[in-house]
Amino acid sequence: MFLQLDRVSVAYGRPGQGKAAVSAASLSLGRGQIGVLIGPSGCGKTSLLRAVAGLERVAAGAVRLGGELLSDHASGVNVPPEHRGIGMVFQDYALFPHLSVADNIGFGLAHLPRRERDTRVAEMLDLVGLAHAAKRAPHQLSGGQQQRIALARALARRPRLLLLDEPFSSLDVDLRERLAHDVRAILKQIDATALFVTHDQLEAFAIGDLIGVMQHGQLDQWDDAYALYHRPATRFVAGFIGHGVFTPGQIVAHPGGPRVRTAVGELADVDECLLPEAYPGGACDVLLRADDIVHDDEATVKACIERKAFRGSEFLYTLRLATGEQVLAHVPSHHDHQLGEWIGIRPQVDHVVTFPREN
Ligand SMILES: Nc1ncnc2c1ncn2[C@@H]1O[C@H](COP(=O)(O)OP(=O)(O)OP(=O)(O)O)[C@@H](O)[C@H]1O
Repeated sequence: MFLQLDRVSVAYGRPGQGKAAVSAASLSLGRGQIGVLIGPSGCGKTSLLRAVAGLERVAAGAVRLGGELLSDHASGVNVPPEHRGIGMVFQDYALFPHLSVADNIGFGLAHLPRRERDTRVAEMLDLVGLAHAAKRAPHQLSGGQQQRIALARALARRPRLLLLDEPFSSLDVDLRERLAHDVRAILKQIDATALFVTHDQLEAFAIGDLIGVMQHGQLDQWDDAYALYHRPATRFVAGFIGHGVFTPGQIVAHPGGPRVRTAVGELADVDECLLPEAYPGGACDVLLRADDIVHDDEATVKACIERKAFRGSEFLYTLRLATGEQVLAHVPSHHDHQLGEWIGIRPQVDHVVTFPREN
């Protein structure tokens, strides 16, 4: 693997005394892959990114890039940030206001002969689609364009790895997702390896080949978006990614494979269902995603609409069963039912995700 983090911990304060901001996080990225760290505020995303950059010493574990040991707690190796060959892009762009766009991009290339520097700047301007703005000042550009300049400036030095800390968070939501797609395309075009930090799921899904979900300094899962959604490793990941609820379930043996009994009905034909023996008495909590619940007038199970949120092509309904359980359902928006109305629902679950029962 090109980037390899082995059980990296980061702690602030005096050695051995500070509380760990990151505990034993392991992840790897192949050359040309894009990784994203996501999680709630204060979970340690930035600290882990800074440890990779060499801006924080690791309190345990090791960081390797292209086979080279950059940080290693055991042997005391700690390559300084400027010798790691790593570029960084931050939320606030940090462009020089008095320099033109082209001079901002060429700023870190002073060591190159003039002609080579100009060629490199022109390449970068083309790459981010801003060749027409070369002579302008940064303040004459939009936020999205300024962030492209910051990206071009970081890439101009041909870093081995690019780190981006919440690069789109000061932009409008609409622009953010679009720019995330554009930046992914730019990075893929030059086969760059990059690690992002964000707290925005749509952005993470738009940009990442691999996504890591963190909480309280732990990296719960490092996987692709599909696996995070359909095979969450922990209850936290299950709750953090997408919309869903946990509902009590009972796994029962059946000749065709195990089934799960829930208040919304029996889940049959499910992939990857554990055997009843996995939990005491087969009792578990089942993750029911909003897209696992189908509105069906013919269904025998009825649920009362407690809340509804319009999402354009669909509603996200929050429903309450007569037995008290709450479920969520995506329903096409032409089914515009009223709050308090009872509608028929049935489960349609392909991947069943279960966890030990919690009260
Ligand atoms: N320089 C520092 N000194 C002491 N504690 C710090 C320092 N930087 C971060 N922390 C603490 O480390 C923990 C992780 O912070 P970090 O900034 O890495 O989280 P984050 O997930 O990036 O958060 P956010 O999304 O809010 O930026 C937090 O408890 C934070 O208060």
